Amino acid sequence: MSTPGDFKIHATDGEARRATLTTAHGDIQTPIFMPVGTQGTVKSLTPLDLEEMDAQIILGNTYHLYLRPGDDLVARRGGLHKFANWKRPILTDSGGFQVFSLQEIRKLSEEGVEFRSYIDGSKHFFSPEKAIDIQKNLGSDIMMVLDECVGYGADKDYTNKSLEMTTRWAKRCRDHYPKGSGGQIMFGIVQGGFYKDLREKSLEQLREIDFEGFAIGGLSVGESTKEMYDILHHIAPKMPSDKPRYLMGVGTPLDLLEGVSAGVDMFDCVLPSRNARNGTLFTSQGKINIKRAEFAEDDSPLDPECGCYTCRNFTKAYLRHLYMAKELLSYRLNTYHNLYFYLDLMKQIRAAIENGTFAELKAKYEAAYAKG
Ligand SMILES: CNc1nc2cc(C(N)=O)ccc2[nH]1
Ligand SMILES: [Zn+2]
Repeated sequence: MSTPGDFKIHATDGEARRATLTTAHGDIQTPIFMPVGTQGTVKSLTPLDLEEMDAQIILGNTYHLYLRPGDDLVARRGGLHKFANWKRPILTDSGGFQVFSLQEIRKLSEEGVEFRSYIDGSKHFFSPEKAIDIQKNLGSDIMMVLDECVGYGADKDYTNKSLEMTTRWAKRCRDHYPKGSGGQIMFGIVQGGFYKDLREKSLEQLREIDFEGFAIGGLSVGESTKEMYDILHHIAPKMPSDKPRYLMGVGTPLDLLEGVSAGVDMFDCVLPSRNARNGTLFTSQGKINIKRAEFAEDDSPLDPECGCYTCRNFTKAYLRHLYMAKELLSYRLNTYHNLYFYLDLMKQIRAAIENGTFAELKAKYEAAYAKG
């Protein structure tokens, strides 16, 4: 009988791991990409669409759902799974990143962070305990601790003081919801900015706390790809090998491959869904922008190697027309394809790790995406 938080590794290929993570709403095959459902929906797609493309888990944003419709309202509706009719696993972030990245005015203290609602300007306060209570109300399968994601360029002294507070907050989160007190599991978040010694310090402090998994935070905050990969390869292999490693807010198809090569198991990013809405589409041959005039009378599918509904039923010419006409169906068909592409890439990655061909798969996509 498996328990939420069980993490079984089936195969490795270098640092890459092929594993299964158990949650209260089912098992997750890793490496995995999590479509972002900010307000309890992956924009323009239905749960059926997501099930069809084998999305195993989606991400919900605590900050947004707390402000609207309210975590207490969602709890009264039976929790986010019932409210959104999503029967598979959900990971919720703590809201910290949104508060630190979306809010100009906020007050940070040892107790927590005060901020104003972007909806009506009302004042709110997240303590570590409050952030966990909200996620308990939402009923997510994987909860994230409240942390401070320091901005790109933060000096070493500030970054050090911040990671120490993030560790104290992490301990408060775990004490507020002890391991095994319910079906929800909790991940700690490694911070430390772009200082390798501080990254190790953050990890060593968090390792003392009994989390079911560990995330790498504080990346994809404006740094160069080289800077991100440098930190990634430094810290990921040092994270507990018997627990899932989650890289937050990352990334492009090449970032996912690089992350897996560093030993990362889980990813989330708004890129595929957000880019879909501005016409940037990911294909096996690289990125294309559907609004380009060259596609106006192109009767070929978006990606001949893609098996998704969009590629099987529509031409580039029609997808360009929908985009130029600002038709709602453009969002839906483009998002369907981009997320299908990301999820299929992760399926290929899982198979490649199983048969020891991950390096070849990574090289194939690096060649296709070389032009950026
Ligand atoms: C899009 N970039 C991104 N960086 C992130 C960092 C965090 C974090 N908690 O440090 C969370 C979400 C993030 N998304
Ligand atoms: Zn497709």
